Amino acid sequence: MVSVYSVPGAFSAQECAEIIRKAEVEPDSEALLVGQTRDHNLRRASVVWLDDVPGTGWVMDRLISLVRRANKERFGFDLREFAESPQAASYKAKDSGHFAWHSDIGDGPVAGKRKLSLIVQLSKPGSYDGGDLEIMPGAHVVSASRLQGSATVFPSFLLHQVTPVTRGERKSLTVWAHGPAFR
Ligand SMILES: O=C(O)CCC(=O)C(=O)O
Ligand SMILES: [Fe+2]
Repeated sequence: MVSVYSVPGAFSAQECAEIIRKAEVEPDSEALLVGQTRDHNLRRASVVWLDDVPGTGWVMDRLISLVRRANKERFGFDLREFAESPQAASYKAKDSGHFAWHSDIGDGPVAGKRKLSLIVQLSKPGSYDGGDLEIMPGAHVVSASRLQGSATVFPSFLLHQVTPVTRGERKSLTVWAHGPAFR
């Protein structure tokens, strides 16, 4: 599907393990939704903001080059900045971790400028069941690759979800690129 761009092996297994290890040292917070409300029916996950984690500058550099490449090859959006910290999220089977259908474009001054969303699979596919990232570019659903280190890029207005994790734990890394609102 043209509106979902994927990069297999955007991060190596070792790099995913290092991101997980570094993010685990930071205290995590309960994930808030766009608009900073809590609704467990919509989302259950814990998150760490990568900007708070020392020694992860190389991760941001990689994310920026991945977004640039996706935008050049596929989207051609007017992107101006990365106005938010990347977010490492963890969805656990014991908490019924999930994120129901949503768009990433929010009402706030920052979330309202999101144009591209990029999500990296940090966990090995065999370490959890469920937890599929699904995107709806049209009248059908596209499942993102579950392979560790793969990156999936799509316009932030597209509906997407993470199905409930039923075994183990799924970790992901999300970043958004911002620019003038679509019109
Ligand atoms: O963890 C994921 O795969 C999706 C995260 C997401 O959709 C978000 O943070 O807006
Ligand atoms: Fe999202």
